Amino acid sequence: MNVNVKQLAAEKAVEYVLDGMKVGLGTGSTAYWAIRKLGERVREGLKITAVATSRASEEQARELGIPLVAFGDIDHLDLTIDGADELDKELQLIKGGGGALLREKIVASNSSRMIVVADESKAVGTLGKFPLPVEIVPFAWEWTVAEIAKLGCKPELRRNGEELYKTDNGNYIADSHFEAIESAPKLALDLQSIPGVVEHGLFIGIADIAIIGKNDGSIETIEAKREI
Ligand SMILES: O=C(CO)[C@H](O)[C@H](O)COP(=O)(O)O
Repeated sequence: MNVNVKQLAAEKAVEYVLDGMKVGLGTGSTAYWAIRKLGERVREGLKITAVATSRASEEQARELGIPLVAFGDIDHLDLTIDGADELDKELQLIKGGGGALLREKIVASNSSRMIVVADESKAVGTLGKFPLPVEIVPFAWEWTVAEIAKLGCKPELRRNGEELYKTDNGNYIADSHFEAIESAPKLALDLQSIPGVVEHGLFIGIADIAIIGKNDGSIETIEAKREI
């Protein structure tokens, strides 16, 4: 069967968007389909306002006529829909393959709900095959990268052709090859304690629902178990 699994998951997630909601728009090739579908629903009369997690998503939303709002004009979001590079059964995520992890984390953390949309190749038993993106300031980046390496990985500065890749915030990304992350919460704390690290792509306790598109055309929905 020839299914666009990213589109399948993304369009399912858009069903959660209701009139009047303030929505966070993710970044990447899966979030692209969610934004496209939202544009369609806005044209059909859905009333929402949105903020975007990257210049690319902002541009797409603007072209589709999705009303964008300034961050200063709202204090929270109802729902954010975004992709992921990896997700496990506890809905711990690796994000930042598209370089937007800092903005994505700010937006998702300020949302009542985050829905992660992905194709089934992103669902893993243990996080870490995908190199963990870590956003670092350019100042003394060599030292920051050396500290990240001490956590047991091989960090590699992301490149854009000949140039070093720069995020929308003017920072570098150290793609950190761990292979297997035994404890994502511990690694998150260790990374946060390194001066020069702005943010890392581990999203823990942020995603509420995962919608996974499968190659056979089915959709799996996983809800996060939260302690009350
Ligand atoms: O975190 C991200 C961007 O920073 C993306 O959500 C992630 O890289 C998944 O992208 P795609 O949907 O293109 O596979």
